Amino acid sequence: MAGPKWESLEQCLEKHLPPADLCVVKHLLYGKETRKLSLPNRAFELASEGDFELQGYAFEAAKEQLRGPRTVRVGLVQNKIPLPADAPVAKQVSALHRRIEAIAEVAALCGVNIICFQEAWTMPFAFCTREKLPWTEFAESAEDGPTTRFCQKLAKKHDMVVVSPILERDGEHGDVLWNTAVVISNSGKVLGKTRKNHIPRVGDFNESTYYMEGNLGHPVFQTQFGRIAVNICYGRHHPLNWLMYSVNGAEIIFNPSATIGTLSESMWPIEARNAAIANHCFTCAINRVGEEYFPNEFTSGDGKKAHQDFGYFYGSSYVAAPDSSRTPGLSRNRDGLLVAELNLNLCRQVNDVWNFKMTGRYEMYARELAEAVKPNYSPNIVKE
Ligand SMILES: NC(=O)NCCC(=O)O
Repeated sequence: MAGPKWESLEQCLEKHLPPADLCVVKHLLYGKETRKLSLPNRAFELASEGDFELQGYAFEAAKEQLRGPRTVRVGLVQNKIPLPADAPVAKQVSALHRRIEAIAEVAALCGVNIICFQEAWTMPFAFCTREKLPWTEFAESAEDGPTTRFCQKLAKKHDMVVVSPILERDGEHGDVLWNTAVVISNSGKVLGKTRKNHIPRVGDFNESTYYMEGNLGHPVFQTQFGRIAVNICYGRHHPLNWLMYSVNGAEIIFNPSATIGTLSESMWPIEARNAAIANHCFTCAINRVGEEYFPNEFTSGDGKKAHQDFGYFYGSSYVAAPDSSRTPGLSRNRDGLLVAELNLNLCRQVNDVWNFKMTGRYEMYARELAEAVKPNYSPNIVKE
């Protein structure tokens, strides 16, 4: 596994490959090259002062006669926790608000229309500990908690849709916890929320102590800038989860995540990219950065010695398009903002060429799956 110091696959390729090979390798790994976006100098200055990376790319679509280009700029934010995990809860939340406020300011300068933060962005990823206090104190109301109110201000100030993945406490319904993304319109109104549909039980990622699988299905949010959905972290391993957002009309699916190198880094470049291809949509994969240490040791029933850290969150956030192209990833070890300009017309254009929706045979799968989930189902295995 690459260590934290290893910057990125892109940097490594650029350093070691001769230009002609680099061109072919990049085409194979990233598809058609994405154009570099010209972003304001002031944005780069602020990013450098704030010690975070800023990259910008544009995905093109063919010109159409009847539809104008439907361009939207998305901003993906990846970050470390600025304070140690054992700092007081309120101080941590406030430090994260300040950090994100500064990055959102730069996103606004870059013309971002929709910004998405990483999974459970207001807290350390403490679910590995299986302890309740103080971690459950990071939970907030999705409708009017302090973080939602903070994001509403951001949304209004910058005329930006904000996707804010938090640990939710649903005070109206038994005070239970959920892993939730709140979608705030650029008007500042809460458009709605969506919940993590698949809860991991793998190694230290055992979140089932805290919340159940989401019960809100696969909502798609109609925003002024396009139809968006949020497939939270572990849901990216489930192709049917992506599919259902697409069936409901999503043009952009965000995948706010928290995942570590030893577990998933070889899957990371493939899964969201494949989902963009299979569903004729854009996908935005976002991962947190750095190491997080917890006050008490924990084990996770996987034979590892008791430990206090999770491993290395490797960043590498990227955007993938329906035509199999993708942006380079952000750094593996720095906070960053990735700005991508998408022309949503590309979704239908690729659909018309590859016809995955038309050739999908959903009715056949629906029928067969309806049978397969019955307890007395016999798998259709043909034997001699
Ligand atoms: N946050 C989360 O669901 N992580 C699970 C591990 C992974 O999906 O790579």
